Order: sequence, then C-alpha cells, then structure tokens
Amino acid sequence: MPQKQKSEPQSDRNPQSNRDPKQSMSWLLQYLRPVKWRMLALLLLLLATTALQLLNPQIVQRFIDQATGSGSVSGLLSLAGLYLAVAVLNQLFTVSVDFLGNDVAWRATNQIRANLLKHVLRLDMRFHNVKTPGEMIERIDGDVTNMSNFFAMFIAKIVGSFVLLAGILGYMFVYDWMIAATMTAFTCLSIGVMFRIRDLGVKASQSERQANASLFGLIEERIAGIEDVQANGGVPRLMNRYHRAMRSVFLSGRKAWMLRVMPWNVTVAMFTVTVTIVLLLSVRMYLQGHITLGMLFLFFQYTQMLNDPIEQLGDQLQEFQKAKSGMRRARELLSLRSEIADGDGDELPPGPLSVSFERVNFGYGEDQRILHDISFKLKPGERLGLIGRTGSGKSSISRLLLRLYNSDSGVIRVGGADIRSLRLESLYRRVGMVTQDVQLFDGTLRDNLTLFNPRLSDETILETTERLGLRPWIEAMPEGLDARLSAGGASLSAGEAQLFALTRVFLTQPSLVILDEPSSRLDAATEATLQRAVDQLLEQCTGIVIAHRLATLDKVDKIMVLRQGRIIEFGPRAALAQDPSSEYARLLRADRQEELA
Ligand SMILES: Nc1ncnc2c1ncn2[C@@H]1O[C@H](COP(=O)(O)OP(=O)(O)OP(=O)(O)O)[C@@H](O)[C@H]1O
Repeated sequence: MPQKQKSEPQSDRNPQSNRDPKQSMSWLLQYLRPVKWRMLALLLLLLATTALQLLNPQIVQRFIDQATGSGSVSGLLSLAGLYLAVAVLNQLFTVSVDFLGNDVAWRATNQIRANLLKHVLRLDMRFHNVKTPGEMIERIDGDVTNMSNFFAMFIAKIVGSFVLLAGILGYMFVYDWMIAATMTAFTCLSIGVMFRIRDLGVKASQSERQANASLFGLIEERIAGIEDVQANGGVPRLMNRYHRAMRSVFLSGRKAWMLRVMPWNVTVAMFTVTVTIVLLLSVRMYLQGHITLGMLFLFFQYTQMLNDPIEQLGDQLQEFQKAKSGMRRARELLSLRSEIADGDGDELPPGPLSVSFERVNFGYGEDQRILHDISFKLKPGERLGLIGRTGSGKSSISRLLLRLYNSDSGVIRVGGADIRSLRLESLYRRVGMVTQDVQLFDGTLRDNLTLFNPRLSDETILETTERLGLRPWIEAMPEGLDARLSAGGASLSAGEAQLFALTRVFLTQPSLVILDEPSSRLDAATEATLQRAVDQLLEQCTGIVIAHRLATLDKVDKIMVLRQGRIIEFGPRAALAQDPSSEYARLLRADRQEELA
C-alpha cells in the first residue's frame, strides 16, 4: 500500500502559534536581546531630552517674571544664555537619539530579513510555485521595514512619553490641583481611548501589506516577461491588471490609514477642550493675583506640552499596529515548514553513483498524478537516455531525483541510500543538473561559473573551459574571468548560456549528472562542441540525459521511453535499437525519415 508523504496545506501549518502573545514576546525578544545595551543608551538619552524639555519652560517663566518685575539685565542675560545652552544640548541629544534609534532598528531588522530569506530559500517548490519573486521581496523586505521604526523607538519613546507626562502632571499638582486634575483627566481619557481602539487598524494594515505584495509580484512578473509581453501586444491588458492591483492598494491603504489615525483625531478634539479649560482657570488665578504672568505662561506651555507625549503615544501605537501586522506576516512565513525535510545521512560511496526508483508515484497537486509506478535501476557510471513526448514526465523524474519535490509513494535511492535519509547538502554536493533555463547571477564570469565558490582556482576554471571550447569566448572578453554578467542571462546567447551551464556543473565534479535537453538551443558546430564535453563529463559519472533529439543519445547505455508518466520501455540502447518492434527503434526510424525529408 503506497504511503502518502504529502503534508497538510502550507497555510494551515502551525496556525495557532502566531496568536499566542507569550510566543510573540519571546519571538520579539530574540531580536532585541543583541541590541539591549544600545537600547538602554537610547532610553537614557531620551530621558535626558525629556528632562531638558521640562526645564526650558521654567527658564522662560523666570525670565518673564524677572523682566516684568525688578530683575537685573545681567540676570536676564544669564537666563537667556541658559535657555540657549539647554536648547543646543537638547538638539544634540535629539540627533544622538535618531542615530542610535536607526542603528538599533537596522541591526534588529536585518537579522529578521536574513532569517526570513534563509527560511524562504529552504521552502519547497510547491511553495515557490505559487509565489512571485516580487511578493517574496515585499514579504522579506517591505514587511520588515514596517517593523523598523517599532524596533528603533517604540520602547524608548513610550517610556520617554510617560516620564514627560508624569513630570508635567507632578509639577502641576504642586501648584494647583484643579488645573492638574483637568490635565490628568484629559491624559487618562486620551490614553484610554487610544488603547481601546488601538487594534482597529491591524487587520486593515495586514490587508494593505498583502495588496502591496501582490502589486510588487505583478510588476516583477511583467518586467521579467517583458519580451513576451511586448511581442504579443499584451501591454494594454497588463496595464489593465496593473490598474486593478493599484486600486486594491489604494482602497486598502486608505482604509488602513483612516483606522490608524482615528485614535489621534479623538485626542485632538479632547486636547482643544483641555487647553481652553486650563487657560480659563489660569487667567482667573492670574487676575486674582494667585500666580505671576510667568506662571501663567508656564501652565499654558505645560498644557501644550501634554499633547506631544500623547501624540507620541498615538504615533507609536500606529507604528505598533504596522509592526504587528508585519510581525504576524513574518512569523506566518517563518512558521511554514518545508515539505522537504532534511535527512541526517552523509554517507555516499565514492565515485559514480547508482540510481534506483522503486515504485515511485508523484503528482504536483493532490488531484493529478504525473508519474505512475516508476521503477528502474542504473549501475554506477551507466548513462541513461530519457525520451518521451512533451509533458510525459521526463523533467519531473529529474526534479524528484534532486529532491525539489517529495514523491507521493515509493523509494528513490542514490548510491544505495534513500534520498530522504540524506542531508540535502550531501546530495547536492554529489548530484549536478543542467536545465533548459540557465540562471545567471549579478557578478563576474568567475562568480557565475563557480557559483561564488572562492576555492576553485582560475587554472581549474580555464582548464575546464578549454575542454568545453569556451576558452576563446572568455579570452575575447577584455576583462576575461572578471567580466561582469548581469542577472537573468541577457548577457549571453542561448547557446553560450548552455555551454556555460555545462561548465558550471563540470566544475562541481558531480558523481551523478542530469542533463535536461542539453543541446536544445545550439547550432550544429556548437552542438558538436557540447557533445564532446558531455561525453567527457559522462565518463566520470553516472548520467541521465533528457532529450527530444535522438542523435544526442548516441553514447548512452540505456534508454527509457516515457508516455503519460509511465515507463513504456526500458533497456540497453544497442539491444533496443536492433529490435525492430521496440518503441526506440520506431522513433529512430521516424527520426531518420525526418532528417531525410
Ligand atoms: N510545477 C508544476 N506544477 C504543476 N504541474 C506541472 C509542473 N511542472 C510540470 N507539470 C506538469 O507535469 C507534467 C509533466 O511535466 P514534465 O515537465 O515532467 O514533462 P517533460 O516530459 O519534461 O516535458 P518537456 O519535454 O516539455 O520538458 C505536464 O503535464 C506538466 O503540465
């Protein structure tokens, strides 16, 4: 009975973990811990600026009282000097707070970005098949950027705001309990309102982030496929889809913004009422002679200053909402588990590796089976030619062999070991693949050939390219191996790209190599060069060559013919070629007729 290995849908994996506040806290703390001393310094600096903020109105109060009373000019000048010194110091502290805040934010969020990228790179192909690169960029960078302000300032500003509020209210209580009570009532009410409706915007912010991610996905997809889009006159239709995606960003963004600013609007209304009451009470006290003009100014100034920390709390709540939605999405991504679980086996025999498929079944989705009951064996060093019509499942076999997907049932062995028991790194170190699409990375020719492996010397690279006939091409470039290539592959012709990919695999000295349509894009001369290189490579290792053109398979030992995901023929090439009733012989005849025609 075949056993099912597919796990549950990705989005349902671990759904509870994101909602547990304790886990959220510990998740957050792991990123804050490395920057804790910097955060402490940030907090101390903020407390210092808060103290200076409280001090300045008192200097002005004394200045007014001395100016309206019998103060000396020298006394007034020293108060003005003190005011200036405090203002300059305050500015210096503010700049330092900004610097340190950004420093903390980058350090903490870069670690999250790195963790997300590492995690996403390990997720299986079923996940990547349904995600566009643009969406992934938005999730790895955009969502995390939303958290950066939170990391930079949240704790420090919240504490700073409360200290400033306590300072103002404490001072006021010493002078007049009625004014102090009015201010306290306003403060408590404002904070209460904000806390009650603080979560209002989280869901909407999350939808806004999702709409943004989809928009970026769409843009990336269009740019990546620009040739096809232009050649097929698809620009107007694509613009239409783009406008629809933009509309969704606009609508969700507007809703999220309105919900986020609502707490702030409520406090502004309450603040206006409070300022009016405090002014009325202070003016009455001044007229009755209980306080000086300077004190009236001080009360008014402190009331004005109440708004800053409350506004600050509101801003930080907004940042918190944005950060919370970013955090939820980041944790959601991190909680996804790859279907491809790493094994712990390292042991593979030296030299070329044997391959065996034992009753393997596979489908990309739950409902459609692509490969049916595939069983075959290759001895170490044997070469297999895999043929079959388009869509018969040839590439799917190679994807299973590389563990880009898990089979639904059956066992695949490489070098005698079940590939599920092997560490992925050990598997990839020994198995190489040349696909139809060659991916180039932004870097030098050397980086691209060695895949950024500094241990491969230039001599090894040049010796390998010599064998492949690529050396004249490299030498024709003014910078040789230092020539820069651009990502995507635009800087190489299709044929060059395939020779290039073969060199790349050559350099890894694989023990098993899969060549997926190696000569599909080459002219006759280049194909001959490539064929020689392929023969050389296959001398050192076991090989599976997927080909539409039978001429490519002249040197293979065995042939497998696939039809609709089933093996309809498997055996030694020479024997099958000589057996007129075999499918391979029939295909050879058809091939020859085509050539003659
Ligand atoms: N990522 C995927 N998701 C869903 N279905 C897929 C995916 N890749 C391939 N298929 C389907 O699996 C079947 C086999 O595809 P596969 O690429 O293995 O065929 P192939 O024989 O290599 O074809 P070709 O000769 O055109 O490269 C096809 O019907 C294809 O539509």
